[in-house]
This record gives sequence, C-alpha cells and structure tokens, in this order.
Amino acid sequence: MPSLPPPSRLRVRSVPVDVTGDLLTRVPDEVDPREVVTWLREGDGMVGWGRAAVVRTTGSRRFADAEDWWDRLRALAEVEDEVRVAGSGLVAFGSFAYAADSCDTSVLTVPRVVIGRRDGQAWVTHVVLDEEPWPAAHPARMLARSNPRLQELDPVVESEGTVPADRWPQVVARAIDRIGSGAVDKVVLARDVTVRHRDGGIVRVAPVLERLQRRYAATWTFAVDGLLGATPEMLVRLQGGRVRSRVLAGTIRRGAHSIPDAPQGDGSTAHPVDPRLRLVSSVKDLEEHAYAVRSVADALDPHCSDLQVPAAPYVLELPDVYHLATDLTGQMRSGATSLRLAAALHPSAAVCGTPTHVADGVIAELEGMDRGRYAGPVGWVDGDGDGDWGIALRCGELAADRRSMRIFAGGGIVAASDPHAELAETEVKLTAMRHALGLATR
Ligand SMILES: C=C(O[C@H]1C=CC=C(C(=O)O)[C@@H]1O)C(=O)O
Repeated sequence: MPSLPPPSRLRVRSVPVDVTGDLLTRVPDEVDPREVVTWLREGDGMVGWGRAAVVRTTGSRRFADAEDWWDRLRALAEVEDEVRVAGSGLVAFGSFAYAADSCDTSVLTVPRVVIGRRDGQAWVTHVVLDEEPWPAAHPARMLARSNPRLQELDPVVESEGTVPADRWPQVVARAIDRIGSGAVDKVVLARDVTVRHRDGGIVRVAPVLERLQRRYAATWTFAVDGLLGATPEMLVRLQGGRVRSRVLAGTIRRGAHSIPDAPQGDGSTAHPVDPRLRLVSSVKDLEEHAYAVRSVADALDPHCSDLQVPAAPYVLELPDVYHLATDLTGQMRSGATSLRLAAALHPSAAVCGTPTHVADGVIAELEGMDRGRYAGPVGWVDGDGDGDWGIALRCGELAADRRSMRIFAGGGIVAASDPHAELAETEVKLTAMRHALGLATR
C-alpha cells in the first residue's frame, strides 16, 4: 500500500519564464540530492527539487499502487497552467524497481519546483500544500541563480560487484547452455560494480549529472530519488495521443573495426570494416533485436491503433557504442496514461528476454543480485497522463548513506553469443557512469 496518502489539497501553478542556458545550473546547491529530479535531452526537458508529495510502492503491485495514488492525487489537485505543454502543470517523476521481489522501493514524487523547457518555451511550476503561501521568491531570484558548471568531481574508487568481472564469462556461458537446451530464446544478464567516495564522504549528484548531460546529450539524463543515468532507450512516450517507443538491442563498440578474414580475391587491400556495417549484418545482434521489438509491439498492440513497426532497425550512434534501434509509433486508443503504458511494457526483452517469465527466472538464478531500479522504468507523467518513460540504463543508484553507488550494465544473450565479448560489452556500457564519476579516461 502507498506509504503516504495524498495531501488533501495540492495547488499547482505553471507560468512561462525566460530561462536560457543549462537547466541543471538552476538546481540549488543546498537541496538534498535525493530530492533532485531531472529529465533532460539536448538541453531541453525538466529539472525539479523538493517534495510536495511522494508515494513509495513495492512488490507486484508497485505500478498499480502508484497509478492509483496518482489518479487520486490528480483528481484533488488545483492546477493553474498558463503554459499547457506536456510536463507543465501537475507532474510526477518516477522510478520503478525492475523486479517484484526487489528490496528496493519504487517511487513517484511531485517536486516543489520544476523548471522546464521545450522547443524554446520555458516555464516554472510551483506546488504548495493546502493553505501554504506561494513562494515569495517566485520566480525572478530563483531564475537568476546559476551555479558554477562542472564542479570538481568527488574522488571515488571502484570495487568488485556481485560477480567479479573475470567470472562474468562463466555466467554468460551458463545462460548460453540454457538457451541451447531450448528452455529460453534470449536472456539479458546484467552485472554491477560498486563505486565509493575514497575518503568516506558523500558522492555529490550535481557534477555527475553535468558530465552525463554534456557527453551523452542525445540520451535522456535522469535523476529520480538517487537513481542517476543517461539512458538511450525510450520505453514509451505518450504525448497528445501519439505513442512512441525506441527499442534498443544489439550493440557494438565504437571503433571496433576489424579486418575481414576472407582473402580479397581481386588482390585489393583489405580495409577495416565499419562497425556499423558489422552490426547491421550481424545475425546474432539482429536476432537479439527482433525479440526486443516483438515484446514491445505485443505490449503496445492492445493500447494502440495504427501501430507502425519498421521492418528493419537503424543504427543509433552514441559516444561509446552503436546500437540497433527501432522506433515504433502508434495512436493511443485505450486511454491509458503513460505510466500505465510503462507498466504494461515492463520488462521488455531489451532488459529481460524471451519468453519473459522463463528469462526472468534465469536472470534471478544467474545474476545473483537485486537489480534495484536499474532496468526499470524511469521518467515522468503529467496531470493529463502524458509523459516519457525510459528504461533505467547506463545508470547508478546512490546508497541510502550516499557514500557509494552501484553502477550497472547488461547485455542480451542469444545462442550465438560469445561470453568474452559479452564481458567486453558490459565494460563499454559501464563507460557512461565511469566517465560521469571521473573513473574513465575517455
Ligand atoms: C541492458 C542494457 O542494454 C540494453 C539496451 C541496449 C542494448 C542492449 C544489448 O545490446 O544487449 C541491451 O538490450 C544495458 O545497457 O545495461
């Protein structure tokens, strides 16, 4: 059950403002980092802080309880919205545990302040409870603030995760055996690594988010209740009745050129093969991708009319990797909120496998860890039900004492997977958080 009932009366006011530059610099330094929320891409999006209302849920009803709470909250809220874009007015940010039996709690939180910007239009939203007065500083003083950029990083050190890196290929090999036995077609296995402050201090969130946003501008830089990352994968976006999903599965490292081993019969010199070409012609990656697309298409089908599923993927280019990507689109017909859609889509075969329930069992058995909120939906929902929900990838979860963080990476395993290549893939995916924490040199 929700740990906090919604307040009797939430008053919300959104007004247009003039905000240029980096939205992250508007977040006050003194804010508790677990109360900072962000959803940013290419400089646009939202940042927020404070807690006007929050619900924490667990178990197999973690989505349903959060949805019920949200429905009650939005029915009670009094909203004055002069902006009327997706995300203005009442908005909640959320992050959900991957597994029903996770020890981690899922959260949906309504910040006290949100600053948003979309297509050149910026706004600020304030939320007050009951008879509380509107903040006096609204909005001029707050918007004049600009904290220094790229603050110095905290000194952090890395230690082994649940499964040490050198044992990871054995874990992958067991999954390949399981696939060989016919029990399951695809399994996504993930590992964690622990990073802690070298001097036992608190790991600060702001510099980590700044670095993620700067290097991974084309991904969604998120922060919700201490879960931080830059995900390239959009589980579902609902905006004005349009539904979109970006499915990723199939990966190759950037710069992974190789010389073709077949002799060049015409006597010409062998050239390195562009990794993008290798990726789009890799039977193994195409298979991995097809399972993920199918799972999303099947889950969206009951909710959408005119669902468009491209026949072949394209290559998404990120700073460290290339991914096979497919963008699905549809027209909402079921009336579900974006949060309900995210719940229906989770877990897709980009983070679980095929068939879902068998893959989930193999994951629980072989990974030996609680994924927490890694690989769960992360994003926001507004009062109309519109919103963005990504899959929490390329991310880390701050410990309750804020002195350490678990960072995560996984990869899809199919029959043709190579255990050592899978270890290398998790290493390259860990680069995003290592870079943000100052652990990667690139
Ligand atoms: C599970 C992860 O990536 C997923 C998303 C893109 C590509 C993937 C892959 O090629 O295996 C994974 O399905 C991760 O980054 O931890």
